[in-house]
Amino acid sequence: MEEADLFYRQLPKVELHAHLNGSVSFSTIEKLVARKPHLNIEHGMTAIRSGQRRTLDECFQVFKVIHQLVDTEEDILMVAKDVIREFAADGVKYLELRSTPRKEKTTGMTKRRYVETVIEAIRQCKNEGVDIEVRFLVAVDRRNGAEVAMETVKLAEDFMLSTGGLVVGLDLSGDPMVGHGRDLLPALQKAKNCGLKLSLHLSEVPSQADESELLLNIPPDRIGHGTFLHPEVGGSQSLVDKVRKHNTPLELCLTSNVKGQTVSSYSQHHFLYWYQMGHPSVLCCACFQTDDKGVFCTDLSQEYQLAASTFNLSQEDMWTLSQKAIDCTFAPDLQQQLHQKWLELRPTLFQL
Ligand SMILES: CC(C)=CCNc1ncnc2c1ncn2[C@@H]1O[C@H](COP(=O)(O)O)[C@@H](O)[C@H]1O
Ligand SMILES: [Zn+2]
Repeated sequence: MEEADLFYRQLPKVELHAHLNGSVSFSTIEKLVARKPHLNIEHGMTAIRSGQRRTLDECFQVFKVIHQLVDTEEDILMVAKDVIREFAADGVKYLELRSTPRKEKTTGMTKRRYVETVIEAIRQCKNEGVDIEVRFLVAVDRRNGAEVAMETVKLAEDFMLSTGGLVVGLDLSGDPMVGHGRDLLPALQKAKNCGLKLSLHLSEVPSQADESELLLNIPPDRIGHGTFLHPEVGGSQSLVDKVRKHNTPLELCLTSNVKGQTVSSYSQHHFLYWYQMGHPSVLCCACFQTDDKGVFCTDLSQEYQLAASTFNLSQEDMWTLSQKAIDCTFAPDLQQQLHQKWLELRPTLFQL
C-alpha cells in the first residue's frame, strides 16, 4: 500500500451518510446471490464501477435489484454486520447507518422486524468487539408519500425510546424527482418535536429549490448533498443564508455525485464552495460521506484521498476535517470519547 493510501486508511473517520443497502460490498452480494440463484442476478446489476456513470434514474434501479436480494431477516442481519465490519476495517470509528424499513409479504418480514434486525446487528458487532460505534437513522423514502412517512416517524420514535439511544434520528431520502417535501412536512416536524435528529437529502437535483426553501425552515440538523443550494448552480443566496444561519452541517458525497452525474467532475464538486466559505458546517463536513460505498465502489478512505488530491489539501487539513466531523454526529454523548480517541491516534499518523 502506498504511503498516502495508508494515511487515509489509518485516519480515524466518521461516516454519517451510509444507506445500508447502498453499502453492500461485492463479497456480501456474492453471498446473497448464492442464497438466491433463482433471481439470476449478476454483479454488474448491483454496482457502478470506476469510470462508469449512470443517470440518477438508472442508479435508483440498482437499489431495486439489491432489495430483491435482501428480503429476509437473515439477509438484513448478514448485510448489516458485514457493512459495519467493513466500515470498521476502513478506519471508521463512528458510523451512522440509515435504512428504509421494508415489509416483504413473500418472506413475512415486517418493518418493525426490519429495524429490530438492524439493531441486533449493531449489538452483535459491539459484543464481538468490532472497534466502531454505530447509531441508526430510520429512513423515509419520499416516494411513499405522507401517510407512510408519518408511520415511519412513529416507528422511529418507538425505537428511539426503546433502544437506549441507538436510534438517533430520521433520514429523508429516495428518488429526488419523485414527490414533494411539502407533503412530508407534518411528519418531519413531528419527528423533530419528539427528539429525533433530522438529516434531509436536500437539493440533490436542480429542481428542488422551493422544496429546500420550505424544509430548511424546520430546520434540519444536517443536510445530505445540498448540491444545488448555492446561486452559481441555480440555488439562491436565501438558501445559503438559511444553511449558514443554523450552521447546518452538510454531508457531501463526491463519488456518488459524480457517478450519478449531478456534478460534472470532482473539481466541480460543491465541497469547494462550502469549504472556501469557511462555513462551520463544511469544516465539520468531513460529514463528507461516501453515500452508497457498495453501489458506487468506493470507501471513505478513498473519498478523503480524492478530496485531498482534487482540492490540494494537506494531510493536516484532512485530519482537521475528520476531527470536526465528530461535532456533527447525532450522538452528543459520544463526542468527548471520540475526540479523545482521535487525540490518542494522532501520533501514529504523524509520527510525532
Ligand atoms: C442513485 C444515487 C445517485 C444515489 C445517491 N443519492 C441518493 N439520494 C436519495 N436517496 C438515496 C440515495 N442513495 C440511496 N438512497 C436511498 O437509500 C435506499 C437504499 O438503502 P436502504 O434500502 O434504505 O438501506 C434507496 O432506495 C433510496 O431510498
Ligand atoms: Zn444519500
